[in-house]
Amino acid sequence: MSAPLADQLDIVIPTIRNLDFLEEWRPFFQPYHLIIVQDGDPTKKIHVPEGFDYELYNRNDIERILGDKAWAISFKDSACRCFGFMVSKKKYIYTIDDDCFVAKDPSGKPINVLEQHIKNLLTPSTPFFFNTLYDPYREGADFVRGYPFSLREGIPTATSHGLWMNIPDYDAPTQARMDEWDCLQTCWGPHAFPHSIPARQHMVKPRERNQRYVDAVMTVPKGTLYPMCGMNLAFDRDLIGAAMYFGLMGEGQPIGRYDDMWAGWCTKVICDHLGVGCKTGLPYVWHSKASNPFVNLRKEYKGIFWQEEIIPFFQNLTLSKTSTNVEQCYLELAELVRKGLGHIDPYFSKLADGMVAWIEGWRLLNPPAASA
Ligand SMILES: O=c1ccn([C@@H]2O[C@H](COP(=O)(O)OP(=O)(O)O[C@H]3O[C@@H](CO)[C@H](O)[C@H]3O)[C@@H](O)[C@H]2O)c(=O)[nH]1
Ligand SMILES: [Mn+2]
Repeated sequence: MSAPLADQLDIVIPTIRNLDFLEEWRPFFQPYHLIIVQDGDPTKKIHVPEGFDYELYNRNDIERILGDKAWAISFKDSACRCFGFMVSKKKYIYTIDDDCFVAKDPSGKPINVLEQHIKNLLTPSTPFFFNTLYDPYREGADFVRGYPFSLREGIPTATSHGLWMNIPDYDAPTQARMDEWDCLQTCWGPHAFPHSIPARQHMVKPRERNQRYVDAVMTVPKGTLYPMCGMNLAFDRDLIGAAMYFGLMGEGQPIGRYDDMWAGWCTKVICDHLGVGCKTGLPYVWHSKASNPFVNLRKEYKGIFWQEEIIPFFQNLTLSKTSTNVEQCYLELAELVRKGLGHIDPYFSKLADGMVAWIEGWRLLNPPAASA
């Protein structure tokens, strides 16, 4: 089995469960180093299958390592995974959820996710002009007729966003059952959901399974945001790592499960500003979905309203020319968040503080000399 860049990539896994899913990944993941972020009760002993090379951090470790900045790492939410991005010393990160398994391509061959993510990351992105044959750097593809020659060199790729067979990354309102909607509407009243959510009978898809394998990778165009999911995601730490903060979610926060969305909005505007790219498409994982849509709906509830204001904020913001690296961009963004989103809820001022604390923690663990 090929294990590209095994000495340059860490696999980060947030977990509240057990890690038996690694058995299926053994042929692909065993050559790599794993960083496991154990969420929830730190006294619980997590079993890691034999033979994997790993380091494991629980809440006590996070407190010990980050001290007065540890509060910025979320508790009881998959957002805790970003601690793994911070402690890694490798150039590339792949992060995956513990309920994701090896998917098969249409010929029945198990998909080597790392091989595909690395291909995506090591070939340029083309965010300035859309190639109708998708990623021109894939084997068997190229730039189509009419594609400007001046743009064919592309720009470095910072992020590779992979997809999911079986259970897609739908939000809780789309995944919940009708009776769960009825229950919430009874509890929370007729204005329980924003008008922008269409009539529930057109949305609920609790039984939908993705069986469609689309053999495509594409660059997300410049100026376009996308919902980045943390379930099957790779990125270049040098190019964008300092902005891969998954926010303040879960226990003690008014919102949960918007961790990857937050990181996706932030990283995309910074990638656009710094001239690096984001790709989405292959590779697929098989998501078996261990979380409960009804519980998720409660966690996502505020985000469902807030995202209607947050997204236009990100669509309209401009970072200044003086922000020329990721850390500078991220600190500038933190202040824009404080000013531009604070009116929605005091949470956003705390989130801005969290973004600053994240950069302080990042600098602590990734001092310039070590990075160089
Ligand atoms: O409190 C928690 C909850 C979960 N985890 C770990 O995080 C990942 C994803 O969890 P889960 O499979 O329950 O969630 P999904 O709804 O299927 O996944 C999507 O929701 C995202 C938003 O939070 C997430 O990034 C998506 O991929 C698992 O490994 C859990 O063990 C946790 O650490 N703490
Ligand atoms: Mn899941």
